[in-house]
Amino acid sequence: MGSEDSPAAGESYSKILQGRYELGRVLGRGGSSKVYRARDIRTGVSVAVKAVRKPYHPCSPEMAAAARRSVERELAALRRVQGHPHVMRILDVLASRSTVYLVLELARGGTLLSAMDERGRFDEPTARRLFVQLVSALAHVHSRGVFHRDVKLENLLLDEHGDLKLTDFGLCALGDRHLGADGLAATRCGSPAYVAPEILHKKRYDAGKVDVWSSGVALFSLTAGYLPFNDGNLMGMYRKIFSGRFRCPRWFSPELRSLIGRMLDPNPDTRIKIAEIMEHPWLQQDGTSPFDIIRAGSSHPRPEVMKWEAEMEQVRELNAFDIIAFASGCDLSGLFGPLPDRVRFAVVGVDIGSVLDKAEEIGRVEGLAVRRKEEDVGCGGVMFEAIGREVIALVRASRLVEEMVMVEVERTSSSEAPKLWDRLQLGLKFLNG
Ligand SMILES: Nc1ncnc2c1ncn2[C@@H]1O[C@H](COP(=O)(O)OP(=O)(O)OP(=O)(O)O)[C@@H](O)[C@H]1O
Repeated sequence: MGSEDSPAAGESYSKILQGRYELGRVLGRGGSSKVYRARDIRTGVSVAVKAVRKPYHPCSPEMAAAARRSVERELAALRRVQGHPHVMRILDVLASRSTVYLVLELARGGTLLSAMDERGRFDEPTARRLFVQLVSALAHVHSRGVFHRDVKLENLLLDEHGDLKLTDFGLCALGDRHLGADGLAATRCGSPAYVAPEILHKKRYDAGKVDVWSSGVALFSLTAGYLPFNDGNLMGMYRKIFSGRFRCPRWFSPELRSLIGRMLDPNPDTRIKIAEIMEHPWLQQDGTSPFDIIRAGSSHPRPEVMKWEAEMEQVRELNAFDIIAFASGCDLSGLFGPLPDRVRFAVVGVDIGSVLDKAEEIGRVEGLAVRRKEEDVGCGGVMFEAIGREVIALVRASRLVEEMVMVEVERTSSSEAPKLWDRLQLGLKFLNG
């Protein structure tokens, strides 16, 4: 996780996101998002906040649905692959009516593409270290049934130690839901220079082999300083990719040439597999596999990583429901572990109206002013105000599935109406007996 930063560390923060994150400068932009440097107000930790506007296509519900699926996919995929030192960690998710905010660990070293802009190319030992981290991350995500499908230097970030973080799962194929009965994907995706020939053939393809190809393009680019397949126009570039013809620069070692040749094999059936890459001579040093070092490192996680992984277990339990809550546009903050002043629980056999009625009743008994928040489809809230109209607590309710409501109780002050907190939790948890 990031280290603690003070705002005085040369960063100015202009906007506060939902009372929790101060947003600073824009770190990058993607096709669908803006990524900000930010600071967690509670902990002082620097993070990155990826703001993805919820799709609004009044004339094309299909486009809106497709764009929304892409955000949901990224979220679901990121959750599924958490727990690896070289996969970008997701720390929190927030949503407003128009935007979803993914809070990510901050990669202070920027992208590998920007690092290339600065240094031209990487020497083989440095490239080998980064490539080992990439292959280890891919082996991990593939083992969780997730295929990235958009590996490129722009999606490989560096942390403050110069270690790699695989990110941007927006295009990924999720094993069980996006593959056909034969286990092959059919959607065209990826960036032109990194696209595998079988995708250009518009055939069904094995998404794992596509990740190997694009990692081969990334490895070539890292060590050569330019792309293996390039041309002034797109069709010319595609022709080169089809043929699989490229020239290695003279400074490549024979082992590196061999590995890249096996990765950029236009025939997916004979292309090297992830497990074979791990055994390739270019990656073996002093008879020790560098992957053993990564495995050993990740099997003894630091305490904060263990805490994080325990929290992720809770998230996994909520998985089936939180995507539904996300789709209805509710705030999902707090999903990532309990916060001292916020609790979440599900109530079965009730509707949102009865949760909110009960919350209002409890608030009035405590002598508080009670106000309903504007209601959304499948989502509503109640605010409790003390004398002087300070909001001291909130209850939010969102429908998960028929007859099941997710309730979130939050207190913003513990000095006013001290019994309210317990009464709300008890009263709402046991609403139906
Ligand atoms: N965790 C992070 N830490 C630092 N910078 C980041 C982080 N995540 C993203 N960025 C920056 O923001 C840029 C855009 O992020 P990202 O690629 O995730 O967006 P996207 O909308 O998914 O892009 P694409 O159009 O490639 O799908 C990155 O290239 C990088 O410069």
